[in-house]
Amino acid sequence: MTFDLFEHLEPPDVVREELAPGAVILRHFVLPQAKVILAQVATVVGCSPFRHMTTPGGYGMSVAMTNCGDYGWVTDRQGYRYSEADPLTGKAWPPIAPLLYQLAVEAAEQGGFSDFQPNVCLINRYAIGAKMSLHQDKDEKNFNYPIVSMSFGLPAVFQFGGLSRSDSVQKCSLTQGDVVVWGGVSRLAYHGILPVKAGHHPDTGDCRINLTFRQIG
Ligand SMILES: O=C(O)CCC(=O)C(=O)O
Ligand SMILES: [Fe+2]
Repeated sequence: MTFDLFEHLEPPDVVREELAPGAVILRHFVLPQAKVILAQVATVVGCSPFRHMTTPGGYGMSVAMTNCGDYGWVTDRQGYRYSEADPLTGKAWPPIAPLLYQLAVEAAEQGGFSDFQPNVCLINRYAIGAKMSLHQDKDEKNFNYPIVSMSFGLPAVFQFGGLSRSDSVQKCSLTQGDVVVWGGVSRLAYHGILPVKAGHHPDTGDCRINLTFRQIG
C-alpha cells in the first residue's frame, strides 16, 4: 500500500501524551513522511545553510540553525528577532514546502488549535552534545498561536516546565516522527533539550533535526 503523503496518521498509530493543559506530544505523527521531510530540509539547507548563531550575550549556540518561511528566527549581538531576509545570503528564506505546512496545521488541530497558519519554520540541527537550555518562545508578536515542533533522527530528552524558570520540568524522550504542540495556557512554558547523546540514525547520521513552526503575528 502506498501512503498518501498528505494524509496524517490517526490513532492507534499516533499516541497522544498530554503534557499539560494546551500541550501534547503526538507520537509518530509525521513518521510516514520523515524521509520526505528530511529531503525537504536538505533543499532548504542548499539555499540557506545551517549556521551557528551568536546570542546577544556573545555566546555561540551549540545548535546549528536555518529557517524556511516568510520570516526566520535569528540571533546576533543585536538580539533575538525575526528577519525577512537570511543574513547569511541576503536573500529571502526558502518557502515552507506545502507538505510541511499542511502537517504542521494538522498537528496544531490535533493539539486543539485551529486556524494555525505558520509563517516561520525554524530548523535546528543538534550534533552530539548540542543542547538548548530552558527558555520560553516569546519573540513572536502574538501568543494566541501554538508552537508545533517535529523531531527527526537521534533521540533527545525534551524538558517541559511551567511559566517560571524554576518550575519543575517533565522529561520526555522525543524520537523520529514525534510532534509536540504547545499553546494556550502553556504557550509560554519553559522548555529545552538536554545534550544529545552519541548515536547513529539511519536517516540523519549523527545528529538530531528539529523543526518548529510558528505564526509570528
Ligand atoms: O529542539 C527542540 O525540540 C526544541 C527547539 C526549541 O525549543 C526552539 O527552537 O525554540
Ligand atoms: Fe523553544
